[in-house]
Amino acid sequence: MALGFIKKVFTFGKDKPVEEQQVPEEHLTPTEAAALEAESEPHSREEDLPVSPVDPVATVEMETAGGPAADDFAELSDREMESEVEAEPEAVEEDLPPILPGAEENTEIGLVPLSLLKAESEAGTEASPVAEPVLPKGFATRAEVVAEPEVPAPRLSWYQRLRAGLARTSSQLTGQISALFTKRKLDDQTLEDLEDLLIQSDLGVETAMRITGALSSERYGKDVTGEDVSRIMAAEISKVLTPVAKPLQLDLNHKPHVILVVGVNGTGKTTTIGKLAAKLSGSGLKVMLAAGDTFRAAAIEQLKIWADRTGSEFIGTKLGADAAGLAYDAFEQARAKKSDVLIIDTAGRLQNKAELMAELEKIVRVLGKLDPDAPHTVLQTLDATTGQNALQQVEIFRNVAGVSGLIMTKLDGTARGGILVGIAAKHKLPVYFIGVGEGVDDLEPFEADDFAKAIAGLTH
Ligand SMILES: Nc1nc2c(ncn2[C@@H]2O[C@H](COP(=O)(O)OP(=O)(O)OP(=O)(O)O)[C@@H](O)[C@H]2O)c(=O)[nH]1
Repeated sequence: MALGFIKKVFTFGKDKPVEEQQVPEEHLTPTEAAALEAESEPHSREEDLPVSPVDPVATVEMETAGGPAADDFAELSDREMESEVEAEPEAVEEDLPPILPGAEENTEIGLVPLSLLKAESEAGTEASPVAEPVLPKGFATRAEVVAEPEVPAPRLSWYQRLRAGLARTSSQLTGQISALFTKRKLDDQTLEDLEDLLIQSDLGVETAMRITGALSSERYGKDVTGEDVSRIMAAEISKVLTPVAKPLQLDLNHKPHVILVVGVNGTGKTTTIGKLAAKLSGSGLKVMLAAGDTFRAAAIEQLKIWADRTGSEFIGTKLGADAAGLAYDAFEQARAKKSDVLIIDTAGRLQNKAELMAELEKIVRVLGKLDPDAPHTVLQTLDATTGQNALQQVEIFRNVAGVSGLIMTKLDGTARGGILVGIAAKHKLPVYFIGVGEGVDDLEPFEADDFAKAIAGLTH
C-alpha cells in the first residue's frame, strides 16, 4: 500500500503541512508502519472529508429570505443564471420541513441513520463488556438518571395554532372591549366606541356596524359584559364568513384542471402550491407543477423540490425566460401526460408593477388559447400579517388575473386576521384554505365558525 498517498488523502485540509508528516515507507520499522496505518483508519469518517468552500444551503437561504433585489439579476449572465437554477436540490431540502413525520427514520428503503452505524462499529471494537456493579436499593447509576426519557413538546392542533396566530388581534380587541363595558350600560356612546374598536381591528365598517347593530337590538339599556360582546361578535363574523368558506372545486373533465397561483412575493405562493400538491397527489391525482416564477432562481428550485417530495411532475425553464411561454408548454405537456391538475406558480415581484401585471395578463391570455375556460381556478395567496394592504392586493390581482378564490397564509404567526373579514365582506370571493405553518400538512380548509371564534377570543 502506498503509505505516502494514504497519508496525503487522510490529512487533507489539516493544519500540519502534508510534507512534514511524510516519512518514506522504507524508513519505518514494521511496528511503526502498522501503527501509522492503524492511526489513519478513523480518518475515513465523513467529518474529515474536505468541505466545499461554497455552502449551497447558505446561498439558497439568502435568497429565500427575501432574495436578491430585482436589479441584482440584471447583472447575471445567462450561464450564471442557469447554474443557479441547476444547483443541487438537496441544498434547499434541508431548509424545508419534513414531508412526513418520521420519514427520515425510515430504514425500509435502505437508509440507516449514521448514529446506528457508529454505535454498531463501536460495539464491534469493544474489548470486553465491563460488568455493571449492582447498587443497593435507593441508588441509581448516573446513566440510569441521565437516560430518563424526555417528554416531547405536544404538537399544537391547527386550531390552537390559528388561535395563537390571531391572539394579537383577539386579545387586543377583547381587552379593549372589556375595558369599555366595565360597569356601563349599553348606550349610544359605548356603541360608537365599540364600532371604532372593531374598525381598527381591520374588520371593516360593514361588519363593525353589523356587530353593534346586533348588540344594540339584544342588550340596549342593559348591562353588558365583554363575554356578551365576544359571543355576538363571533356570531356576526361567522355570518359574513360562512358564504365565502367554500371548497376548491375541481373539474376533472378538463384534464388538466389548471390552477394559476398569483399574489405578492413572499405571501406563500410556492409553499401553498407544495401543500396543495401533497393533498392532491396524496389522494391519487396526477399533478404537475409549473415554475412560472421565472424571476427568482430560488423559487424555481423550491418548486422543483416540492414536486419531487409530493410525487408531482415538474416543468421549469431558465431564469428570466418568458413565463407565459412556460405556462403554454406546461399546459400542453400536462395534457399529453394526462395530468389531472396543473398548478402554475407565478412571480410576485418584477422590476415594476406594470411589468408584473402585463406578465400575468399574458399568462391568462395564452392559457385561454388552449382552452377558453383556462385557467379554471385563479388562486391568490394573502399574508395574514399584512393587514389593510391585503385589501388592495385583492383589488389589483382580481382586476388583472381574474382571481376566483383566496388562501390566507401565515395565520399561525402574529396574524391580523380581521382583514379576511373585511375582504370577505367587500369582495365576497371564496376562501378555500388557510395556512397555519410551514409544514406540508399546515393547510386547512377554511371554516367560518372556527375563524370567527378565534378572532373573538372564544375557546373552541
Ligand atoms: N408561518 C408560516 N409561514 C409560511 C406559511 N406559508 C408560507 N410561509 C413561509 O413564507 C415564506 C414565503 O413563502 P413562499 O412560498 O416562498 O412565498 P412566495 O409567494 O412563493 O414568494 P416569492 O417566490 O418570493 O414570490 C417562506 O419562508 C414560507 O415557508 C404559513 O402558513 N405559515
